[in-house]
Amino acid sequence: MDQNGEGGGNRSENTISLNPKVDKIQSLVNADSIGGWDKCWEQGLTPWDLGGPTPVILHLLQTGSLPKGRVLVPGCGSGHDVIAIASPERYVVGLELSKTAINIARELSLSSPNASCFEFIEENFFTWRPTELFDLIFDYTFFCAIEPSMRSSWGSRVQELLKPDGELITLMFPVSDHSGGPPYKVSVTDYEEVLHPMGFKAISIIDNELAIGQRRDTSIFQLPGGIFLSVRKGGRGWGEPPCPPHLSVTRLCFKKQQGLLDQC
Ligand SMILES: C[S@@+](CC[C@H](N)C(=O)[O-])C[C@H]1O[C@@H](n2cnc3c(N)ncnc32)[C@H](O)[C@@H]1O
Repeated sequence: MDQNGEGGGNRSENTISLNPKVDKIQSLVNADSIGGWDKCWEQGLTPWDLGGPTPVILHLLQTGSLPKGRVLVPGCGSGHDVIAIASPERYVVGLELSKTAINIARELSLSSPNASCFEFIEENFFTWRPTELFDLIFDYTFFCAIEPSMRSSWGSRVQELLKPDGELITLMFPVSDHSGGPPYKVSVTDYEEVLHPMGFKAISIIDNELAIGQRRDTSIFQLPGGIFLSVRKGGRGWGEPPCPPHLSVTRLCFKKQQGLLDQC
């Protein structure tokens, strides 16, 4: 099955060997992009899981710079970011394909003081139809997890799920030149190709100072309009030294601004 729930395998011929864990993940997910993820969770093959919230999320919360309202975390895994973001000001939906991941997330969140401010939903991001739209989508290692042929569908879903003037924050990973995946390599252009046609405008490119670990080659871009995105080069894959999952993270903000495409 592919990400749309349709038949057909999508194993890449150019999958690089990263480490045995990542090889196994790639083999499971490329054989079955729906059930393969749950098998990864069942077998504890989750090198992306930081065991706590993404540091930049805590920073955005502390500095009051995270949008309020309804928040969607697609491919939320064990839900650390969902729990961290949830508050009376922000209702968070953690969306996950894997039943095992959802069960872990629900278990981990049992003692949360903000239990009424979030929910975990077991659904496919590409087919789920919520009744309410979102003010913010936070994508951390979800875009890189989906097969590149699904990226334009990802852009369409982001566009459909956000309210007018909604915001997408994504940590870009991995920025590298490897082939195959997951994780599939990502670039600013990859995001722009699918988001510009949907009416999104990137305002800035900044370095993610909160990425854990040694700093590596870093490129900083500023796009017309003032949004920042940080690009850290050299990331190869989840858990692969010298690039642990949180080292090559990049933050990218896109604002949904219909009618501004010709100004980009
Ligand atoms: C690389 S993991 C990242 C998990 C989490 N964001 C984190 O950083 O810990 C990607 C997650 O996306 C989920 N996933 C993959 N395809 C999905 C889909 N179509 N809809 C919802 N979740 C999906 C997988 O089950 C997996 O938990």
